[in-house]
Amino acid sequence: MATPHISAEPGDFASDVLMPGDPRRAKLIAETFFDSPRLVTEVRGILGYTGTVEGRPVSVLASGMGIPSLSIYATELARHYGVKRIIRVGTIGALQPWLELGDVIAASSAHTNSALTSGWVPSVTFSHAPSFSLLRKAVEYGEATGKTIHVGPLFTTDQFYNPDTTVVPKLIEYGTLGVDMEAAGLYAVGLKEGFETLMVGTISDKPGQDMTAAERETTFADMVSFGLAAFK
Ligand SMILES: O=P(O)(O)O[C@H]1O[C@H](CO)[C@@H](O)[C@H]1O
Ligand SMILES: O=c1cc[nH]c(=O)[nH]1
Repeated sequence: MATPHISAEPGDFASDVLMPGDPRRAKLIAETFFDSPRLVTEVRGILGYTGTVEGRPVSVLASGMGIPSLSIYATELARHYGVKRIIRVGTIGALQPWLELGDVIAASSAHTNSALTSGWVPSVTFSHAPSFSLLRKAVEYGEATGKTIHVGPLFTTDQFYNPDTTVVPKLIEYGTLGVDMEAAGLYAVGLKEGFETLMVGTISDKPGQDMTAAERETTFADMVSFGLAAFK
């Protein structure tokens, strides 16, 4: 049965789902990487497709932007469609100056200014971390292919435009690699709903530099390859 936000029928989603923020990236991923992709939901323009990759069923569903939006889709996938593993494939703003546009990052943890998990365990600051087995497989794919993946903490922010300019320098000092708006939420919802998670992302911008559309397309292919390899 459809949910308030997903019009797919039971069985329409594979148990492994890639999750970009952007619905158009979901379409591009399905058309580029999947055999026989079919559209399974498009409520609110949030596109979801299911197909196969090397014979294994896999789906892609956009999350929209920010933790509240991602939480809705990830929760409904787990509760209504039996999804067991979700890998976010998103864009990341570089925080460390040595990162280059197009670099791929796997988030081994995610700091956040979101209040999502603040009350989950009274008086405890919750940690937001991925499935070790998915992270390990992504890293092993890099080792096997010679493709570089940087592994480290991200900052998941509720504010794309944060007026507090003291936050980022401190996060940089503590070794945070980059910033996104969903990873910590995905890791938290995965724990709550009992599915495995990973965030693999591409650096799309750094101070004074932005990718061209063509660069985005080719570099996104790298992060999707890491995500699909982690599902194997
Ligand atoms: O490119 P996506 O996956 O949407 O990810 C990043 O881009 C959006 C902000 O521009 C946020 O969703 C952020 O996390
Ligand atoms: O959240 C994000 C994602 C990409 N680039 C940014 O600067 N912020």
